[in-house]
Amino acid sequence: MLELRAITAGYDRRTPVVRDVSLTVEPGEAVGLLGPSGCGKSTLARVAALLHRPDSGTLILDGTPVRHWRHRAPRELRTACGVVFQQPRLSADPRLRLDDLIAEPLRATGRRTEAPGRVAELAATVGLTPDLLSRRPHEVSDGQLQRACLARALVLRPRRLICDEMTSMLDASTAAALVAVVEDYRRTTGAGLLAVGHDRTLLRRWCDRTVHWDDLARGGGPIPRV
Ligand SMILES: Nc1ncnc2c1ncn2[C@@H]1O[C@H](COP(=O)(O)OP(=O)(O)OP(=O)(O)O)[C@@H](O)[C@H]1O
Repeated sequence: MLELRAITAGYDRRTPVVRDVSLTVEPGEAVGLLGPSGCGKSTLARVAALLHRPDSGTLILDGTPVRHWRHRAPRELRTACGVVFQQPRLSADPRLRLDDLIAEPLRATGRRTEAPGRVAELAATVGLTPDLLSRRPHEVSDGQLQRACLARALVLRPRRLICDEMTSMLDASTAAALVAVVEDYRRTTGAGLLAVGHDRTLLRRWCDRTVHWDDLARGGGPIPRV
């Protein structure tokens, strides 16, 4: 379970962009987070993904309060969460071939021997043909690169997924294909999902419940089921 309790976070302590926000994702649950541009959704998602230390508040993962973020976070907490961002080009090392990009978390955790099998399996799952796997990011489309980034997020079989506007740069059919991959993964593993976005229709169709930033930012009260 992912619990964000009274999180205040931002880039300048005097003017936080996230103020006293609480949100819970139960095991196996898919929660959609909607809100206007710039309100702080990505910042909150980054706190949940252990990528951004909050100024105050508590993040509790499977009952354990988190004390360290980024490279100081314990490996078992970092690897339990797969993250996909909006812009694949900002989150992909331009020097890596797609097969190495997908395998990156395996190499980083000393499991490189699993890479060939896992990469082949996930490439098929996300719809990347073998010829694409030897290309570098500048040699593929945004949609193909986002498919590789989703495969990378799944490669360690995380218990939680955070998809921050994963589909907003993609055409409708690629978006639908990637959402289907996430849903298949959740069905087979019981992983929880926090999906951040602007597209109310997509999030309502995709998620068990959708919460609006304005309701979270009011602070404290129960999160309405929509
Ligand atoms: N690294 C940063 N340094 C300083 N300010 C930042 C940084 N990243 C984001 N911000 C600011 O924090 C605020 C919240 O940004 P955030 O990306 O969390 O919003 P968002 O709700 O995800 O927006 P969008 O829907 O447009 O992606 C914005 O005003 C943004 O300009």
